[in-house]
Amino acid sequence: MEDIDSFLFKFKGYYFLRPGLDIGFLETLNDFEIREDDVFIVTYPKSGTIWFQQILNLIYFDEHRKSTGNLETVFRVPYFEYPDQNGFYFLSLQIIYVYRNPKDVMCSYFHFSKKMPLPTTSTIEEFMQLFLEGKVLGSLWFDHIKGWHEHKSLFNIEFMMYEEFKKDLRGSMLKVCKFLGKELSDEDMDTVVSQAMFENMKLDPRANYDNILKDQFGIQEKGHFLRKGTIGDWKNYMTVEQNERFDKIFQKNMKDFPLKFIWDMNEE
Ligand SMILES: Nc1ncnc2c1ncn2[C@@H]1O[C@H](COP(=O)(O)OS(=O)(=O)O)[C@@H](OP(=O)(O)O)[C@H]1O
Repeated sequence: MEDIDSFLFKFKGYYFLRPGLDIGFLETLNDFEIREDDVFIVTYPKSGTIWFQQILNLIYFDEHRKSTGNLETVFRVPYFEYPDQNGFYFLSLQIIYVYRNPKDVMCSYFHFSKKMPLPTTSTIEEFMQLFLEGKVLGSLWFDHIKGWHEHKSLFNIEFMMYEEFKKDLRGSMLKVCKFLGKELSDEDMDTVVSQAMFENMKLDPRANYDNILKDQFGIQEKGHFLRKGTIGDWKNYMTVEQNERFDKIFQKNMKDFPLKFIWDMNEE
């Protein structure tokens, strides 16, 4: 296991990615002026961030939907905490919190960490320890989701489940549009749904992050952000014992938490 501190930096109790981090800039965000029509996507890593960047781009920008514009999603929906990636803001008072079952988050994260400047572990067991102790970028998954949920009355926030989008993309898309007060024609909706599908996003250079990996991290291989995009991949990596241990910790931490989770593609 590599040294966590060389990749991550803890600020206000939260682990940020060290490269590109500007603490002075983070301090200024306390005074960041938010407009009424701004929209935030909030995610724990590996829960569908870039999927929702693509979805909002498709809903809001004609030229993205019609493929007449070449701007990559990250420049339209920039990361709030990293100034270098801030093209221009369309950020906000509407907040979409995207959550995903944490076993799939953990497995996705395990693979991703091997490719990125992040603390790397050679086994899922080692990674599970870091993940369950919150010694990863994004800190502790339990704190993240519970923290946002406990404070939901302070915001206009909608909790959306990765797995619901996976099972019923069109129905879920209608819910996003309703929340954002956007109405799309049937034809536009067809395009949005089609372009937000895993297989199509994987091939879309504006949405698949392959260019970002190449330009910012010198990684030539493709497909690291859009790896499998499934529900239940954790079953291919966790042993029965690891799964039971995870379940115990999950139940202890999430007792009385009201949101539902889906762990398997066949689950309703
Ligand atoms: N369109 C679509 N459909 C289904 N799944 C999708 C889609 N787009 C991204 N993904 C999957 O989301 C996982 C990456 O999550 P994030 O974008 O939050 O990663 S990151 O934190 O920004 O690095 C990662 O999950 P895994 O495939 O399990 O690794 C992506 O494949």
